Amino acid sequence: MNADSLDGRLLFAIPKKGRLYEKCLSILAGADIQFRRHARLDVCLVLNHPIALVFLPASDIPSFVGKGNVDLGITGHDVILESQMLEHVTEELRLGFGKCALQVQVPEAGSIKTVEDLVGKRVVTSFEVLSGEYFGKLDDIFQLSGERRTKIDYVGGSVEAACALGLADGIVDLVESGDTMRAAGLHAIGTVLETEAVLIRSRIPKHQAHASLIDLITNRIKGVVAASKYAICQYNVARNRLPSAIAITPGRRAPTISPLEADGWVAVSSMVEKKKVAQIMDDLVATGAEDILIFNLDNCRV
Ligand SMILES: Nc1ncnc2c1ncn2[C@@H]1O[C@H](COP(=O)(O)OP(=O)(O)OP(=O)(O)O)[C@@H](O)[C@H]1O
Ligand SMILES: O=P(O)(O)OC[C@H]1O[C@H](OP(=O)(O)OP(=O)(O)O)[C@H](O)[C@@H]1O
Repeated sequence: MNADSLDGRLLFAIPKKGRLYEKCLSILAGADIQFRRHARLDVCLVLNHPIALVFLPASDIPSFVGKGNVDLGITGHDVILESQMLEHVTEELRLGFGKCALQVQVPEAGSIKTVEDLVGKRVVTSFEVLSGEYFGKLDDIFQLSGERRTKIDYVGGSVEAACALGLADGIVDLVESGDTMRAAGLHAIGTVLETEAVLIRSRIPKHQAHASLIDLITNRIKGVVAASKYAICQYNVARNRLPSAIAITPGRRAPTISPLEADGWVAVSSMVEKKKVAQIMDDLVATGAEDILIFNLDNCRV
């Protein structure tokens, strides 16, 4: 592939590996962005749109998009802040995956029990900007200057090993399930930020040329994300119980009510949040609803 083949194409950055990679591939499939990625090639042309996908490390995507080299990208909110690119990109959409928290962690058995105990000591992290800001504020509150301020050291990975190796009194690292932290004998004493994957677009004006294609792709991805969050709940209920059933399943706009052949009964169909499905079904049964069915959505526009 030569540079000419990218001419006029919207460039869309996707994490090339790691935690976000597989989910990004299902988002692309759900948005019908078709491509064939050749081994070892990090740029590939989309077959059914004037788009080229650029596979990059998640942490590099904010600056590529922020500086306008790439028009659109998927990455973590955490790395956007860490690379200080928040004001150079627009976060179009939260994607509902890659959810985790950047947390301050210390040895469970040690003497440090609070974030304040860690102030002025040694912290190791891959997020030196965010950790520097976080502990900088605490250093100011404690009026620490020079050598007495909290020392933040960067490592590229395996951050959780730093305390056991004697490099740090505490670390700042991402926590999802907490398994890594617990396995390293650490526990969290503070949260720097909560994060999830986001769709970002460049604020550089030259890329307004692609505005309508960006809107189309954004709307398609919105549909894929909504489909993963919602399900359809369908049930039958006696008409005199309808008000209390509707209160349980109000839908996004309103539920669809259809008459049943059985006298005094109606069928209700409504969008519900997937994570609330079990509680909704319990509440519907309690209100007298019957034949309750839940359907997953493949895709939607809401
Ligand atoms: N345990 C996790 N659970 C959920 N999301 C995570 C988790 N760890 C990281 N992420 C998200 O995924 C992004 C990329 O992290 P990941 O560790 O997969 O990167 P990577 O490309 O493998 O980089 P590196 O080589 O630096 O580890 C993070 O910035 C964060 O937004
Ligand atoms: O709370 P948990 O569910 O255990 O997840 C947290 C771990 O996930 C991330 O690392 P990852 O596994 O992506 O590998 P890395 O250290 O190579 O970045 C993060 O840096 C933690 O080590």
